[in-house]
Amino acid sequence: MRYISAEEMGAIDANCAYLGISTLQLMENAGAALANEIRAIGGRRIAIIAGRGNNGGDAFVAARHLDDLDVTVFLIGRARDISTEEARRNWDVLRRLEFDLREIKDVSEIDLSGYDVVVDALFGTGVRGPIKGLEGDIIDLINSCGKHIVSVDVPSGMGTGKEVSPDITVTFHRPKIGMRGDFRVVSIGIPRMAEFLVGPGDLKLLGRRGPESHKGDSGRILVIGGGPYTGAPALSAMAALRAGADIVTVAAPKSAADTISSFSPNMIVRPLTSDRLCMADIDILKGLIPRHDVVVIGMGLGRDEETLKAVSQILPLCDRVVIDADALQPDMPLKGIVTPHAGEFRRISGLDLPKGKERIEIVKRFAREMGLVVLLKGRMDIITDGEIVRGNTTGNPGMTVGGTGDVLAGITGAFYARADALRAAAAAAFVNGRAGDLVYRERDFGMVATDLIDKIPEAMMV
Ligand SMILES: NC(=O)C1=CN([C@@H]2O[C@H](COP(=O)(O)OP(=O)(O)OC[C@H]3O[C@@H](n4cnc5c(N)ncnc54)[C@H](O)[C@@H]3O)[C@@H](O)[C@H]2O)[C@@H](O)CC1
Ligand SMILES: [K+]
Repeated sequence: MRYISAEEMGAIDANCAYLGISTLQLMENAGAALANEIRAIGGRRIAIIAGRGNNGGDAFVAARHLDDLDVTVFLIGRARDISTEEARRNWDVLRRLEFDLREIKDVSEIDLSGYDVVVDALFGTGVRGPIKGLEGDIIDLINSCGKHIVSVDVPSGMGTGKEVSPDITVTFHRPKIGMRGDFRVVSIGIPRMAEFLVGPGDLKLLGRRGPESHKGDSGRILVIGGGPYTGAPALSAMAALRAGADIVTVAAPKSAADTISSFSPNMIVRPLTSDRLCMADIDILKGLIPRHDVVVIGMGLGRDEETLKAVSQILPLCDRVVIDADALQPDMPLKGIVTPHAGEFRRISGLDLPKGKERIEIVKRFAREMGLVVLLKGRMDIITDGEIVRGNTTGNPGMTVGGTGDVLAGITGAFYARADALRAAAAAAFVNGRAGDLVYRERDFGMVATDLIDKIPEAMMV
């Protein structure tokens, strides 16, 4: 079974809430499963050592399910400092039910000698930074109590340098990266589809603008597009800006450059040599590419033989690249992220795409064989790196209007500056579709691609 990180679990949790499975429901399932595991150990006197977050909340639920045993709950800190509403709600229920609850200010207030089982619910995946003071003393107390120790979700303090060494960890949904010792994975009612579908939680996995971020830290994007068409690269550039890129440069054939720079003063336009991307442009691009984090290439280029030859020379020069539209041709040295619709996928793979499960397998195999991340656009977008597959169902029929693919490519480029290719492509598919859904509500089929761009910031509010 795949191990996941604490941050991935946080993303799954947020996606569950987006789908309508509340954290409180997950906590109830977690606490009930935890109670079953504690009961199976045997013993009557249970000491629950609880922190002030949802890890403690799980143990409060378990206490309620173990009311036939002799349970004491030691809350480390004060009840009024319980940091989440779900944990607080379950604490209040125990208080109303007259459970044996203690608020601990000093480790000397706890004597574990009379108990059979000690439940470690101090910290789960929400632990941050070094553990010191009272919490540090509590971890030492647990480790030295000589009782059967059950850790909730993860050993408290895991990875901080001061952690509980339990006899067993009861972990929720999937094993967590970094766990040591025995563990049992218990289901808490998260359906596989809730992991498969992309949601707002995936935006949390994008790198954040650090507080110390300087201009350009959140991404320098180079859009290489335009020629016979001028709007497409401008749409990608504006979308990248709205999706949080700091600097966007558009390298476009001279003929298109003027129109593009009239589109918006927010982007830097670098005119190339002619009216089509051509071999003579390579030297200019050799100077531009290393000065950007991500290249987004293809939109509006046209399919001239020389243009495509130039593209095939440019791609190997790129580190992170999003390849879209006219650049998606057979025999192109594809790399990075490709964003085809079904027709373009057929062009680059020679494969027709049936519906359903088989479709996913074909795209997954192609991505694995080519070493690409494929974002296959469709009613359900399929995003895969050949190992992991995600699906995105945001978006609507109004988005068949021209330019929405250019917007998606721009968002993907902006996110690729902040996260790995798979995470960037998945989050971009979600945001693009969600922006389209926000517009659709107001404009129905009257939607145009620039409406989508305006809605990107709102679509990113998780
Ligand atoms: N995310 C989910 O889907 C679910 C999470 N659940 C539980 O929720 C846990 C995560 O809960 P939370 O994110 O609320 O956080 P935790 O309960 O893991 O711990 C964070 C709490 O400890 C405090 N804290 C953090 N670092 C500290 C430090 N270094 N020194 C002192 N205090 C510190 C925080 O202020 C907060 O009160 C999971 O491990 C799991 O047990 C479950 O309810 C099941 C569902
Ligand atoms: K724990």
